[in-house]
Amino acid sequence: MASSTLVWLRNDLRIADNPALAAALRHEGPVHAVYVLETDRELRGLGGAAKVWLHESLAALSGALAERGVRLSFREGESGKIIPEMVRETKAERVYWNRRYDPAGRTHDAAIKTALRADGAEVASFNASLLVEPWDIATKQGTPYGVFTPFWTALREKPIPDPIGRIEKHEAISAPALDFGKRPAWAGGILERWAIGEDAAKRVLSDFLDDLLADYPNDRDLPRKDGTSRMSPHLRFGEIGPRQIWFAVRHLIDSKPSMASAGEKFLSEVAWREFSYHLLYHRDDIARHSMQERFDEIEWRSDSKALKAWQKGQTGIPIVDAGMRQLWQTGWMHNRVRMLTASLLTKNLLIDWRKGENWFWDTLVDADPANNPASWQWVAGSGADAAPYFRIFNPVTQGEKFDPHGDYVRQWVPELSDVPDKWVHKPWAADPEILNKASLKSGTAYPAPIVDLKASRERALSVLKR
Ligand SMILES: Cc1cc2nc3c(=O)[nH]c(=O)nc-3n(C[C@H](O)[C@H](O)[C@H](O)COP(=O)(O)OP(=O)(O)OC[C@H]3O[C@@H](n4cnc5c(N)ncnc54)[C@H](O)[C@@H]3O)c2cc1C
Repeated sequence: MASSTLVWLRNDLRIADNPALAAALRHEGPVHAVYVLETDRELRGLGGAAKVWLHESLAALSGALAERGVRLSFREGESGKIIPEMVRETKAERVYWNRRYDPAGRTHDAAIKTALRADGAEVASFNASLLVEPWDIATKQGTPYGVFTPFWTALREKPIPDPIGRIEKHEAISAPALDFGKRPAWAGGILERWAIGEDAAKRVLSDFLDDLLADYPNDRDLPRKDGTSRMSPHLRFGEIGPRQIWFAVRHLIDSKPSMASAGEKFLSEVAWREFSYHLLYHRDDIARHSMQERFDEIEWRSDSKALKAWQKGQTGIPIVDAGMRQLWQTGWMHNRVRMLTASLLTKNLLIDWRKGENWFWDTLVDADPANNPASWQWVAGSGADAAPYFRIFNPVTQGEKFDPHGDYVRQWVPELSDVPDKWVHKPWAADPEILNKASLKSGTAYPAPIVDLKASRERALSVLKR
C-alpha cells in the first residue's frame, strides 16, 4: 500500500488554493488532516469568538475533505506532542502544512520540522495566506518596509502566483464526527449573523464584487451601510486566500474597466493585511511590544472601571458604545468604529493599547495575529507608519461625519432611539427633558460620559509627547 501523508491545517481551512493539501493529494496513499487547538505555552491561544468560528468552519471543512477522501481529526493540546503522535498513528511518511508568520509560531514549527525530519519524515511547508512572502519584499537597501505606501508600490510590482487550479481527489469516505464540546451560550449572536466556511466565503466575495464594490470607496467609511466585504473572518481562518481575492478583482477589472478605481481601492485594503503580516514577521512580538520603544515607557492609567465601561459599551460616548455593543453581539465591528473605540481607550482614557488589543482578541471573530496588534499600534501611535500621537479622533465630530443621522448609533444603542439627530452623538448636550423622555421610552437610561473629551485630549497630548 502507498505511504500516507499528514496535512496539518492551521489558518488555511479550505480546499481551493491550499498548497499543502494539493501537494498531499498528488500522492497516491491515504491523506489525513489534523487541526490542533494549540495549548503550547509559547503560542497565543485563540480567543472565545474565534473558537466559535473555528468549530463551525472545521465542521464544514470536514465534509468537503471527506468527499476528497481525506479524514479530518480535531485535537486539543500541545501541537509539539500531538503532531508526532499523529504521524505515528497514521504511519505518515510525509507531513505538509502552510506557513504561519508570528515569531513564536515560526520557532515552534521549525522545532517540530527538525524533530520529524530526524525521525525520517519528509516535511514541507507552503504559502497559503499571503500574496508575497515577507522575505521576498524589501526596500532598495534590503531592509523590511516600515511605511505602507512604498510597501504597496513594491507589492504591486511583484508577480502574484495564480491560485492552484485543479486539485486531485481520492475516493470519498464518510465524514467523521468532530467533538468540540459544549457551545457557549453567547455564541448565538455570532452564529445568527454569519455564514461560516469555504462555500460561504466564496459567496460573500462574489456578492460583494457584484453588488457593493462599485460604491466601496465611498461606502466603506459609513458604519450603518453594509458597504465593506466582511471578508475578514474568512481571511483570518483561510476559508479563502488573498490570491483568490486578488485574481477575482483583477479579472473583474479586466472585464469591466469602469471598476478599476474601486477595485484598486479594495486591493489596497487587502494590502494593509499584507503589510501587517510583513510587520508581524520582521518585528519582535507586536502583540506585546510597542514598535516604537518609547511607548513602552508611558505611564498608562490603570482604571478598571473605565476599562469595563468601554468593554460593555457603557462609556456614554454613543458611537463608541455602538461599536463595542456591535462587537459583543456579532463578533465584528466596522473599521471606522474600531479606530474610534481604540482611540478613546488609548488616548482619552490613556489605557494601555495591549488591554484593548486583548479584548478585541477575545471578542472578534476575525481576531488576527497580524492585523489586530498592528492596527491597535497604528491607532495608539506606537506602530510602524502610525497615526502621529497628536492625532486624536473626536468621536462626536467623527460620528456626525460618518453617521450623520445616527442610524448606526440607534441600531446598537436603543436608549438613544428617540434622541433627535442633532444630539444623538452628544446626548449630554441635549435638554435633559429630551433624554428623560428617551430613557423612559426605552426603559433604560443612557450613561453620562465617563470622560471629558476635551480635558482628556489635553492630558493625552501632554503624556504622549514626552
Ligand atoms: C483597532 C483595530 C483592530 C483591528 N483588528 C483587526 C483584526 O483583528 N482582524 C482583521 O482582519 N482586521 C482588523 N482590523 C482592520 C479592519 O478593521 C478590518 O480588517 C475590517 O474592518 C474588516 O472588515 P471587512 O472585511 O469588511 O473589510 P474590507 O474593507 O472589505 O477589507 C477587505 C480586507 O482587507 C483587509 N483590511 C481592511 N482594512 C484593513 C486594515 N485597516 N488593516 C489591515 N487589513 C485590513 C482585511 O483582511 C479585510 O477583510 C482592525 C482595525 C482596527 C482599527
